[in-house]
Amino acid sequence: MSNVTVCVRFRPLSHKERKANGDNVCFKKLDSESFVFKDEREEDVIFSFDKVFYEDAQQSDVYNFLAVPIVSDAINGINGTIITYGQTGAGKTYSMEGPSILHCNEQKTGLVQRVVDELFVCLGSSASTWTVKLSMVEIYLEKVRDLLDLSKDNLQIKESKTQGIYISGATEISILNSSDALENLSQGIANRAVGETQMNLASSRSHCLYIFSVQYGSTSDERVTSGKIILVDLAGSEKVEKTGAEGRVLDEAKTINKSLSALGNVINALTTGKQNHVPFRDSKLTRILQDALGGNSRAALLCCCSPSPSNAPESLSTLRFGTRTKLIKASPKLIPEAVDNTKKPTIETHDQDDLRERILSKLRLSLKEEDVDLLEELFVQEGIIFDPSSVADIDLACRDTASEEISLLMQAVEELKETVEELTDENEKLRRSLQVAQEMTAQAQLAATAAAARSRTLLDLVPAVLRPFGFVPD
Ligand SMILES: Nc1ncnc2c1ncn2[C@@H]1O[C@H](COP(=O)(O)OP(=O)(O)OP(=O)(O)O)[C@@H](O)[C@H]1O
Repeated sequence: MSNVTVCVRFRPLSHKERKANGDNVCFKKLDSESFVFKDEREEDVIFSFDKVFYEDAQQSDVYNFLAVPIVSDAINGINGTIITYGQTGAGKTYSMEGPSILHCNEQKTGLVQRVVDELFVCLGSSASTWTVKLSMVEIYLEKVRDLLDLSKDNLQIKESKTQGIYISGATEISILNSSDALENLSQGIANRAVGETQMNLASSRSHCLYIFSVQYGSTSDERVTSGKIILVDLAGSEKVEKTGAEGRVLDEAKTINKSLSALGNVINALTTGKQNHVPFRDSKLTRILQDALGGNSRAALLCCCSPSPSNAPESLSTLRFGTRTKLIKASPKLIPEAVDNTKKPTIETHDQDDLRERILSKLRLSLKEEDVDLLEELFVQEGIIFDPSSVADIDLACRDTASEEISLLMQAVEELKETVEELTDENEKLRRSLQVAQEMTAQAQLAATAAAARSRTLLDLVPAVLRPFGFVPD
């Protein structure tokens, strides 16, 4: 099976859709994994996914199939991501949050709350120590906004060896149990609504990310396992033309389309074997999801669709997106990285000591002993250099810059090759024209010589012609 589980969910027909088209729907169920979809031209297309949830599917069905494996993996140090994709009103937020995150009956409870409950059940039943931290951010117009602290409205995405991709400076709240988590989540959701009113935007125009970081320590061998679960409620995927948007709303729609198509491009690159050129950096969304899609992670995509024939083009495009995503194959580095993760704390301590000694010995070669002592004190006090993540950052930044340079150089070489080819062609054409011109010149010269010879012969005849008339030339 591929690394990404892809499921489809058709929500029930809305009141409005029923009024417009009666009970008509745009698909016919074949089994729990496939259906026939009627496109706009009434042509039948068969789609198959890991699972299809039809209108009568329960929230618990979606959770059990899609999220349970991801929660148990997170405790074992494998990052997990669940994404809901689809046009506005297709049921993304309903699947993620249910009708309300705090006040909701068991049957309608969404994925987020179920993930939290399961996480604390698993952690609570173990004898090990653990911490769970929550962050909640929103990506709007390519800016990452902290939903747990609205004053942070342009967070940066960074990468380190120890944490992988992370959102620098995002508020992280330690949560102790399920109800604690839900209160903080509902605060984040309320903040999202405040931001929406302030900025006059609708939730369907931003991507919302719920991030749970789990650290799990084994008391027997003092190993710490870190895992992350990211739940992503994407902005509506509908086409700009259909929304009739203009002005700022059009800009929003374009940005959403851009980041969703960046997601599509990343998926394309991952599925077509162009793994060396995966454009994760093309959008904030793909950058944050880099670890989730690119390697040490399990991911699940829930493609939410309206069942109504009036939304068939949007549903078709959602289903095509899902089909492409299904082709992403598991990265071979998945398991080794996950195992490495569990060993990191001990390795880091050794690294730090080693690194400190190496740097100080180098400095001793060129500086006075007391200056080195002062520097050592400063380093330790300020946590400079000996912070492994900052070292990793520098390391990665260098590698990033180097690989960017290499790809720029390769591009330049490609362009040069093309130019050389063009010039060679041009040169060949010129050479042929020159040859033709030389041949013509030679023929012209020959003709001129022949003409000159003919006129000389004529001149030679002149005396003989004139002599009978008594004219004798000199
Ligand atoms: N499976 C479902 N069962 C019952 N009602 C549903 C279901 N899915 C969605 N709905 C209802 O459909 C409406 C639209 O759903 P929802 O808000 O989840 O859409 P969305 O895809 O998140 O849209 P947006 O992109 O605008 O946020 C809501 O009123 C929701 O309660």
